[in-house]
Amino acid sequence: MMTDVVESSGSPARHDRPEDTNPTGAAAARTGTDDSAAAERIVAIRERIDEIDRTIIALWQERAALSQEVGATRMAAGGTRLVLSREREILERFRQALGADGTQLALLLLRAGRGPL
Ligand SMILES: O=C(O)C(=O)C[C@]1(C(=O)O)C=C[C@@H](O)C=C1
Repeated sequence: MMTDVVESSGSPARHDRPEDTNPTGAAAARTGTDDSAAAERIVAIRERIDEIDRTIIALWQERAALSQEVGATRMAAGGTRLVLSREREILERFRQALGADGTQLALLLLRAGRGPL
């Protein structure tokens, strides 16, 4: 029988799983499965994911600080707050590498450095 489950994204998804085989143990609470081999692998992968997330956060903060320094340096020298040609170059780099999500990511990166438009 089909059962509704709410996945971690918060969106409901449907799975062909009888209610009495839903994972319910302690491992399942942490990893989403009662299968110990799968749970062990998931925990190991999550360690690397957490490491990557910490690196992304540190790089995000470093980039924002550098971007603010560029803006302050330019404005102190009588220049403009923004350089739109440079922003277009960055948006294109991210779009080429990551597609539409890359464009969104680049917009957030640029906003973090120079503030909202
Ligand atoms: O490269 C610059 O000139 C910057 O000011 C940095 C930066 C960026 O965050 O990459 C920020 C604002 C500019 O409009 C363009 C790029």
